[in-house]
Amino acid sequence: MMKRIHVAAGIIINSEQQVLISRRLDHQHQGGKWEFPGGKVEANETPEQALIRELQEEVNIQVSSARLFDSISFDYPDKQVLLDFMISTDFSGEAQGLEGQEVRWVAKADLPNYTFPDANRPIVDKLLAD
Ligand SMILES: Nc1nc2c([nH]c(=O)n2[C@H]2C[C@H](O)[C@@H](COP(=O)(O)OP(=O)(O)OP(=O)(O)O)O2)c(=O)[nH]1
Ligand SMILES: [Mg+2]
Repeated sequence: MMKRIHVAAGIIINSEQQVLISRRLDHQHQGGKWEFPGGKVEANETPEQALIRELQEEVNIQVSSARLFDSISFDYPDKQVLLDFMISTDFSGEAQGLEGQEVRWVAKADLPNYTFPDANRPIVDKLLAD
């Protein structure tokens, strides 16, 4: 049985109501797709702590606080994930792809024009309804 990977992903919303997305590198799982930046929750970390660490490492964003927006458990053919999507408007820093990935601020209404991993479908729908 595969071990389910616990991931914290950030829905970061700026004062113009745009959402930060980044493009997964080709060699990564679900490579080439857009994502809400984030990564694995390590042992002894809360999802919020993991989010703060990952956003600093990946996109140069300092998150001050975040709350849980939704949790999704999803089975890819090759990987099982538990995604905690954390939402925040409380952050500082200029977004930058620190791992060489593309990052973009996009209007909520434009999110359907980007291809996300299949697990994200309900999240994009919920953000649009928000
Ligand atoms: N960060 C993020 N990951 C997502 C989203 N949707 C989704 O299915 N995932 C999946 C893809 C990956 O299997 C996993 C996130 O892992 P990760 O960002 O730590 O990246 P990774 O496993 O490729 O490798 P690494 O960082 O340990 O090198 O969650 C999303 O919106 N954001
Ligand atoms: Mg990551």
